[in-house]
Formats: sequence, C-alpha cells, structure tokens
Amino acid sequence: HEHIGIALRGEKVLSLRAEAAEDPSGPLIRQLAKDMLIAMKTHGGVGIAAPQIRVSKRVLIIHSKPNERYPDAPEMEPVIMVNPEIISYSECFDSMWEGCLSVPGLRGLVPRQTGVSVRYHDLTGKEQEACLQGFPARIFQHEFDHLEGILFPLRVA
Ligand SMILES: O=C(O)C[C@@H](Cc1ccccc1)[C@H](O)SCc1ccccc1
Ligand SMILES: [Zn+2]
Repeated sequence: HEHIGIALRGEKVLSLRAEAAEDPSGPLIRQLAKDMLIAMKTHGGVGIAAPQIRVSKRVLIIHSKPNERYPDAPEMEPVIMVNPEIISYSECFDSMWEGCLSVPGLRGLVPRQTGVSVRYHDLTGKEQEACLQGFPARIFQHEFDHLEGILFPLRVA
C-alpha cells in the first residue's frame, strides 16, 4: 500500500452520503483508519475522509499541524472520528483559502463557522465529545462535508 490513491472530483463515491460504521471498534474500521492515515501522510494532508480512499463510510481524521500555508496552526495528534455528529456551531464565521486532495490544483475562499462542537466514536468504540475552534474546526468541517458528498467548491462564496 505504498501509494493509496485519492479519489478525484467526478468520482461517484465523493458525491454520496457515506454510510454509518456499524462497529466503530471492529477490525474493518481499524484497518480503514490505518489506510486513511497512510494516505493522508503520503499526500501531505492535515485531514482526510474515508470516501477519499473510495470507502463510503462515516470516518474522518483531523491532524492539524503547522504548515507553509498555516504556519501558526496548532500541533495536534491525529484524531480519528467514527460516525461524527455536529452538536452545535459557533455563530461567527470566517473565510479561509482551502484546498482538497480530491480537487488538485484548485484553491477557494470558503466561509465556515469558527467553532463546532462534535460527538463521535473513537476506535475503542467509546463515545467522545470535542469542542473545536480555529484551524481544527476548519479541517473538521471540510472533512465532515466529504461524508455528506460535498466538496469545497460548492461552498465558495
Ligand atoms: O482533502 C482533504 O480533505 C484534506 C485537506 C484538508 C483541508 C482543507 C482545507 C483547509 C484545511 C484542511 C488537505 O489537507 S488539503 C492540503 C492542505 C495541507 C495543509 C493546509 C491546507 C491544505
Ligand atoms: Zn477535501
């Protein structure tokens, strides 16, 4: 699996609403998460969603880290979220230039809420809640859109 390919805009799997994972702590989801981590690292992403490696399941990873585009992004361990749900959004919005591993070569200014509180299952099957602000909130919303079959150009103001 030296090179796990990324699905590109136009492929059906990216336009579907992904299916919930029946067993968040099972072997299938654990292997899926491993493959997603490899693909994300291989392609230099700070996040990835399962449909991007052609698996229509509700699993996403956010891995904020400083990078040339966002040098002051917080450093965090990758967070793997199974069946994430948005509990609430902040009222404030901001716009940021986004890219997408599935839409190479395109950048767009995307307005999104600055904060989001989420509920999800981790790979042990335990239910977790998280309040995300700033860049992690941005990545989460971008990845959650992938689970809904939405790519960032649809959100460009
Ligand atoms: O394609 C993806 O879902 C991964 C994106 C996530 C992302 C998009 C917009 C803003 C933040 C994150 C990739 O990380 S795109 C490559 C990249 C790398 C570092 C910073 C921004 C974008
Ligand atoms: Zn993307």
